[in-house]
Amino acid sequence: MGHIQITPSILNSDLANLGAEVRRIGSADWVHVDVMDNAFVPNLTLGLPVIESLRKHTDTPFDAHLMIEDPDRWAPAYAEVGCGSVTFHVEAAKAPVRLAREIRKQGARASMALKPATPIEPYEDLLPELDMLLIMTVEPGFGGQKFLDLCLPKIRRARAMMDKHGIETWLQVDGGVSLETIERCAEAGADVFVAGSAVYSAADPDKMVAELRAAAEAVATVR
Ligand SMILES: O=C(CO)[C@H](O)[C@H](O)COP(=O)(O)O
Ligand SMILES: [Co+2]
Repeated sequence: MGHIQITPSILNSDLANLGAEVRRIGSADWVHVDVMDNAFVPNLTLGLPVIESLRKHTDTPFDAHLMIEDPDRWAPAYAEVGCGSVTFHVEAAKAPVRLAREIRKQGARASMALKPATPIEPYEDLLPELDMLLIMTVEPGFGGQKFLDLCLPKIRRARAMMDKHGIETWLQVDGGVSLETIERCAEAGADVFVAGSAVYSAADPDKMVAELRAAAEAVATVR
């Protein structure tokens, strides 16, 4: 397991002031950007041109979460516009191994996401191709949803697989992560935590980043 990382989602921030909003989370490890196309999920957010503009407003690297159809076509472009990590959904990808290699070729970390009902077992052999695995803890599409406890066993199984293979793949959780739920995720083996509404509904978002980090670090098992 790597060290604990916090990656606030800007989904529930003030979208008309994104430049200022990313500067409110200076101690975050990454900025999590949720890209939705109103096809893979029933919501529409932002895409390449906005990310390209926003990149200039912070030195914190971008963690793009692509909830889109046809990531095989679009994901490498998110690496090209400067995202340090690009996550595609396995449910949408036609050729996940080829896509992960393509993202890495463009200089970004390659990451694959699973919706709550998608099992991890069919993808065990694919894990060495990935820099990060994202296990969704809500149905993708909206911020501010309730954390799904039923995803915790899958996090545990994914961590056990990574240990078995001796690989350094990061394990990210996304959806409903807050001071109330982050310890459960860290205990199960997650090491990268997305938090959207918990961070941006706090009076001081950067202080919330520090509190989330401390809560996860207190229970994480260093291996
Ligand atoms: O991918 C997402 C939704 O599909 C978001 O990253 C996630 O929901 C973050 O928001 P919150 O912490 O409020 O759940
Ligand atoms: Co997300």
